Amino acid sequence: MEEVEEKEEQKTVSVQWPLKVWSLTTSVRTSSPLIQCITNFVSMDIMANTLLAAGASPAMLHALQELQDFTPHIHALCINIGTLSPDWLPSMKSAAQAAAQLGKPWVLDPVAVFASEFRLRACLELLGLRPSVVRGNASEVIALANASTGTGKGVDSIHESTDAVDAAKSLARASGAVVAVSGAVDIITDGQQVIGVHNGVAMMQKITATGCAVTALIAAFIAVDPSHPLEATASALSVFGVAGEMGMEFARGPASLRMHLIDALHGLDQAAILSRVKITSIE
Ligand SMILES: Nc1ncnc2c1ncn2[C@@H]1O[C@H](COP(=O)(O)OP(=O)(O)OP(=O)(O)O)[C@@H](O)[C@H]1O
Ligand SMILES: Cc1ncsc1CCO
Ligand SMILES: [Mg+2]
Repeated sequence: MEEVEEKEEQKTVSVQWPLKVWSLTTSVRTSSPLIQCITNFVSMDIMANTLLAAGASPAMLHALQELQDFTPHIHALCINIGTLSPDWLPSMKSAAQAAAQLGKPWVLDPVAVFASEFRLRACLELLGLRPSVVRGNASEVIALANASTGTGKGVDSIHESTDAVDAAKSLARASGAVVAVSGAVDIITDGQQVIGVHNGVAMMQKITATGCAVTALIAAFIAVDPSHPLEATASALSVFGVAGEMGMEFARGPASLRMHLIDALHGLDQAAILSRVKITSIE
């Protein structure tokens, strides 16, 4: 028993978070992973620009007819149901299936899963196709964990991320995915460990699709470190939060924050990462 506790302790202290985050940031820049995004109409621009600023290569391709040619070449896939309609679902499922078969990581953003039975059913089907990571806001993660609707406001959360820790853990255990809950503190769990990312600024909630954008960034980080999804997910959330903090120093409101966040992400250097990354073990 003593030995097990010692090992657990070693495991928690052994991640040098700021160094890990910097190392993954440079890997994304040097290897420029190709990220296929099947995403909502609102998020396409900020998502593609976020990926480009981080050094990744975005492609917003969703036609069922081209998946066979295209998906084998990607490094990771991001699926987001924000503006879901029935005709998009077959592409999402086929791309997820293809990614899983090809051994490529894929991430799911269950936007407003609480809003309708249609969204809930779609997400449960996608969850069955084994995403590496699910990233949502607190209300989305609670709804998905309980397989029930009615717990949010449009696409926004009515819960704090810390309200969703148990839901995130049970969803992670049931699905086999790492689950990330965004908010003032981002919560990341594999069902055992729970990590908190304490970066970002509240104004990020006032820019539409920042959540969608960070889910795509998670896909880019997982693409370069597929065997450590927990670390890659926490790192992507931290990097995005740090860019938000740095962008906020020049911003006058949400519109200029959007611009300065993307600039900051592009220009992030080692000193900024090492001094600003704030990741802790929560459980
Ligand atoms: N109060 C806060 N303080 C600091 N950062 C925050 C806060 N709220 C959200 N964020 C950050 O903003 C980003 C988006 O998170 P949010 O929870 O708003 O996603 P979301 O609801 O899915 O957004 P969307 O649906 O518009 O894409 C994340 O990087 C998160 O860490
Ligand atoms: C506002 C909005 N509506 C559907 S998707 C989306 C982007 C944020 O999730
Ligand atoms: Mg969202």
